[in-house]
Amino acid sequence: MRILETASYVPARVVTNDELSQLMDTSDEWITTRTGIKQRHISQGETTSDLAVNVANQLLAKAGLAAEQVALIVVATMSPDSYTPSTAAIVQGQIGATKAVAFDLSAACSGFVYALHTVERLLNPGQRALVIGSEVLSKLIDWQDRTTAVLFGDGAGGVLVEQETTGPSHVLGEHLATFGDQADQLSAGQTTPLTSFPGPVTKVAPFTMNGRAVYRFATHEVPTSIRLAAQQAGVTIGDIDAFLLHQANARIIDQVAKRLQLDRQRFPVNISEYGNTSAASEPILFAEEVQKGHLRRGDLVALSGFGGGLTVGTLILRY
Ligand SMILES: O=C(O)C1CCN(c2ccc(-c3cc(CO)ccc3Cl)cn2)CC1
Repeated sequence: MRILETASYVPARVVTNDELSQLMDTSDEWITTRTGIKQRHISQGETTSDLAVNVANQLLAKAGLAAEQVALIVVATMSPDSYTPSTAAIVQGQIGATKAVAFDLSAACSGFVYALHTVERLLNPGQRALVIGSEVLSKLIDWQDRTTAVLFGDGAGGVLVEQETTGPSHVLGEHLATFGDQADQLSAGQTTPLTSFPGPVTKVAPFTMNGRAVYRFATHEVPTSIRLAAQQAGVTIGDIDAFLLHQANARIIDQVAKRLQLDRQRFPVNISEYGNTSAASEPILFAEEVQKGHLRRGDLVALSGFGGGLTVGTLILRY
């Protein structure tokens, strides 16, 4: 499988740290030093599928491809428009990809890597797919909870991929892992069953996170995941030109670079602009690095996601 095009889209409304400090007991100084976040984009009525449709249309336009030529659409999201229809099905209908099979994939901030891995296994030679990470996390945030409200933002990013008909895959190796015994360390949208019949339609609960536990999980498991994926790919981590890590926290990225004993320059960071956009963070970063000319065809790229589940995943590909 190879990457044909990349694209991203974020809502226009920017909320700065200073604006948040008017809402809750926090400060630009705390948020910036502890997370690296300066601002985030917040939807004003745009749905997760709206963001994903924008990315899908950009990808098709860049490739000069008609929607009918897409065989598969996977949307990685932890904030779907609804339980059903899937956000991917809505996208399929909106863009007119009448021949595409479409479904959502839920793996929180590892969702985009899990989706790429899944699509690589599903596509037949010559077939193309849209793989999109799209999140409207702002609808799941308790804007009075400063431990989570300052961290997250809305956005979408994606890739158009094609399964090769000849030659080896451009995906050289991967590692995926799930730690369900730590499932309760990070949750959002939790629903509760009826305790008596009949009862009210359930509401979804906001984000809760044991920040210390998730932070510790990430700094341990991400370097391990990268090493295992590189081993399977038959490359050294020194061969890898760029590490596109989930943008959860700038200090975590510093820690991962340090543990891998690699130059921090190989770990681009854009969390200051978007906050943590969960499954959308890696494709947004990917699209930006391509747009800026920092990623060139032939570069070896590692994509690593980590977060709710708890989950971690790394994919190594030749761009
Ligand atoms: O310094 C402090 O006190 C706090 C310490 C805790 N912090 C954290 C902790 C965890 C995350 C996080 C979140 C997700 C969800 O997508 C996934 C992956 C991670 Cl590693 C982000 N920030 C913020 C600063």
